[in-house]
Amino acid sequence: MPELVFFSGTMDCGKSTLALQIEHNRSARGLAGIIFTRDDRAGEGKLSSRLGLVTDAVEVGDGVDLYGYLVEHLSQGRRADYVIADEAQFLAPEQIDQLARVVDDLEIDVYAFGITTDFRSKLFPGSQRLVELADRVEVLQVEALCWCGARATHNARTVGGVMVVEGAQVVVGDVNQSADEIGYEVLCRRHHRRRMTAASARAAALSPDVLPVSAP
Ligand SMILES: Nc1ncnc2c1ncn2[C@@H]1O[C@H](COP(=O)(O)OP(=O)(O)O)[C@@H](O)[C@H]1O
Ligand SMILES: Cc1cn([C@H]2C[C@H](O)[C@@H](COP(=O)(O)O)O2)c(=O)[nH]c1=O
Repeated sequence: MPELVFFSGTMDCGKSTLALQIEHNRSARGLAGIIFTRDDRAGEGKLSSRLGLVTDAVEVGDGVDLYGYLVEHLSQGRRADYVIADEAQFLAPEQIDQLARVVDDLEIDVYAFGITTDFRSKLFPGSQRLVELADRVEVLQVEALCWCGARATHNARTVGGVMVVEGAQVVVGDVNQSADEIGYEVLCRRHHRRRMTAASARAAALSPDVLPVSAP
């Protein structure tokens, strides 16, 4: 039975790498895939991984009908044995419904990859719809780690290493950005709740306030 699978996790946990591996293994066996993406850091129409691999993809804009795209593709006599959708958190809920229809009506497997929650730990609308509709939600095996060593489960947005909680839901960016840029850092829930990034934990450790007071 064809499936809609949502591979989900924090930023930097290997989602795009897995998407590229699935694409490689299937195309190496002669299968033909359609790769959708939206707002990848590498630029328009790209699916890229931090391991350095990149492939061309179909950039999905607002209002693109993904089911209609597949029907058009097939009606031109072209093949589609599977569909990969990276950065799926940026897709609209209607586009996730269209992907479910690709599975059910066209009988094509769809593998969607995306972060579940934003920097405020709220669901992205596309990810919410995926959780609602997917046959399976898979959490990636390679765990991203918080600075404290615990499993990272949340995404923080940072400016100069300091966690911010105000701003637009979508700001394309990366982890390990320089201090003056908007960046991201993955944290465990405990440290996300306390807004404690690696930089603020370091600063607190160096602060005289937390040094033991020696007797005069
Ligand atoms: N220099 C490196 N050497 C080995 N692995 C790396 C290196 N840089 C990144 N990675 C791996 O790549 C993962 C990020 O992969 P990527 O597919 O870009 O993540 P995602 O799409 O989930 O944001 C990291 O968790 C790490 O395991
Ligand atoms: C938490 C969060 C992330 N984003 C952006 C930042 C990146 O461009 C992507 C995630 O890509 P990755 O391959 O999973 O690292 O999402 C955002 O726009 N808003 C957020 O709250």
